[in-house]
Amino acid sequence: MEKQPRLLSSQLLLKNRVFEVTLNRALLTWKEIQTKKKRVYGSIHSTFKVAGSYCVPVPEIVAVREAEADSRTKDEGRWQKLSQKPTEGYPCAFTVSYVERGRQHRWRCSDVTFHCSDWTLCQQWVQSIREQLLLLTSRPKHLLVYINPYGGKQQGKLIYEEKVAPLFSRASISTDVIVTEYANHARDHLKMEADLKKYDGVVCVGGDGMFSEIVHGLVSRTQADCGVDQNCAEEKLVPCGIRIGIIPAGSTDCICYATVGTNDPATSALHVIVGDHQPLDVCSVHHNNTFLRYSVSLLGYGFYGDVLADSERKRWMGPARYNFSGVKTFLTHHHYEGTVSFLPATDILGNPRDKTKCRAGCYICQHNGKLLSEEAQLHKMEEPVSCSETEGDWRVIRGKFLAINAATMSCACPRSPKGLSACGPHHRPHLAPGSTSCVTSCATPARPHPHPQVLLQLSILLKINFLRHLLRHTNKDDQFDLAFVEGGGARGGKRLFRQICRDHPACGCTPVNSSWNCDGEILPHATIEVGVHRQLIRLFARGIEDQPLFEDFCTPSVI
Ligand SMILES: CCCCCCCCCCCCC/C=C/[C@@H](O)[C@H](COP(=O)(O)O)NC(=O)CCCCC
Ligand SMILES: Nc1ncnc2c1ncn2[C@@H]1O[C@H](COP(=O)(O)OP(=O)(O)O)[C@@H](O)[C@H]1O
Ligand SMILES: [Ca+2]
Repeated sequence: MEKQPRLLSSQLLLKNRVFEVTLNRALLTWKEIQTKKKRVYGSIHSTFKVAGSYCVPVPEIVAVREAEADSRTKDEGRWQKLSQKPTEGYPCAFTVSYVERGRQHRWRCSDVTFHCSDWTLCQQWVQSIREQLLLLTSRPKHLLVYINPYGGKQQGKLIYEEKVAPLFSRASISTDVIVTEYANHARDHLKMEADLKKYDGVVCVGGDGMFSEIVHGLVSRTQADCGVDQNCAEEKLVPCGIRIGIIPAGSTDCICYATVGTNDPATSALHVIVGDHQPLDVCSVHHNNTFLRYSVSLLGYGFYGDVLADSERKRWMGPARYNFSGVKTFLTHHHYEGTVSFLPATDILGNPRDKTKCRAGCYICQHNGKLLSEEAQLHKMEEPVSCSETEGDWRVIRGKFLAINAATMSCACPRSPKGLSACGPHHRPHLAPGSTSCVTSCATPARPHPHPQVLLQLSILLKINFLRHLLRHTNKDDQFDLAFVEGGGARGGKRLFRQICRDHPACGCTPVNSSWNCDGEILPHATIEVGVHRQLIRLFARGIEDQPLFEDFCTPSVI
């Protein structure tokens, strides 16, 4: 790494020990200097030895402030030993707040206080660090915050006040806070009223539904401002210019979990403060050339649609409603007839079975998801295992389905830490390659055996298989190695799925439809068209970082 020129370097006291503290444009470092008596040719000499050495990247410094005046007094004795004395009556210490990494991608804000020999030096340090922080132009200064007091365990307001607001104020971020009063309050405020020029970001406190309101408000507003018609499925949408922060306070919080690696409010607040940015693909959902909704996480028909419909009636249970309805829906075992058509994402790296990991700074997400031609061959999707055909470029799957899931991100959440489309160990689909992963769970194979006993056995087998498939959501295994599960990346751009789940063919019996689960909101239409819009929005997140090996909170990095 290129060595950065020193901006400032001094010997300062930390917990009554002497440290060489250095600031350059990239790092704040402090190295302990141990004074040790040493006998040289019969006389006693003091020598200095460097012991512990720590560093914090400047972009991970949250704030710097002068420390309390009384904190220096206990160190006076030590300064006298160093033949210096702190200036009387002035604060001679400063505290640096910085990001400390913990287990499971958690971040917390820690403080380190350095004591200076005089007030002027202390001011010099505070000024220099502040100047470096001012150079970080991607940090937000003024935020618009929406709190959903109704989602999750109804703790949104408390979570914000106790865990987030103090961090924003420490980082000198000013906020305008709106506690929503009804569903779609935030969406409509953003779409029609909010003066977005005043803000560097919008933060939502709630679950995926609250995030979805923000996305709808911002995307609709941007399209209206740019004269783009959302009802036209073929239109290329204009990306939103303002970043979104998610403070998790909902029931699943999968968008936060999948983009940050944890659903911890303080961690999310710190990602906002340091000004992270993570682009995200967004699916648009249309029905008969009418815009229905946008989706960022899961579009699920069958199992997940039924779980959602049932669980909404049990909101009083809080997040546990999903477990209850999940088991109930599984036992009810509905399947639905339909047709899924999609354009396979053969030219895109990062299909659901490739071996690349999507991590912070992911190459695939940064490079348009495009592959050089020979790489395209290497990563070509596997051939379908059953019940599919082709219509030109389109792949068509007809049959009875237990579930059809289109996951635009991993959908990782505490219930499913590796995500819905987890395939190999440690693998997640990418956050913004311009495609979505479609996984169908067929209830019937291509040619069902006519004998009723065989059909019964098949049905039991499929139920066991579906349970195995669901249980794999809760761990890290490959879901695509089950014979009845089909999967693939479907490419972005124009239309991705056509005629998903067309209603029952004309065979005389009454068609029974499920509904779509669209990021946790119910879509009553069965027939939908879906298109992927690459990197339409940006979050205050950085994707999932590779985890260092440690036990507890361990930064600043020991160097
Ligand atoms: C027999 C029991 C089966 C248990 C299977 C467990 C698998 C869990 C997978 C979770 C997938 C999550 C996809 C996330 C979707 C969210 O956008 C949506 C809304 O989130 P929020 O508003 O924060 O609640 N959540 C859901 O639709 C919940 C699905 C849970 C199904 C058990
Ligand atoms: N003040 C409010 N009162 C009622 N519903 C609200 C309010 N604010 C937002 N909503 C709606 O609450 C629903 C659930 O919110 P969400 O954040 O998804 O929580 P959860 O994760 O518990 O489902 C969403 O449909 C959202 O639009
Ligand atoms: Ca919800």
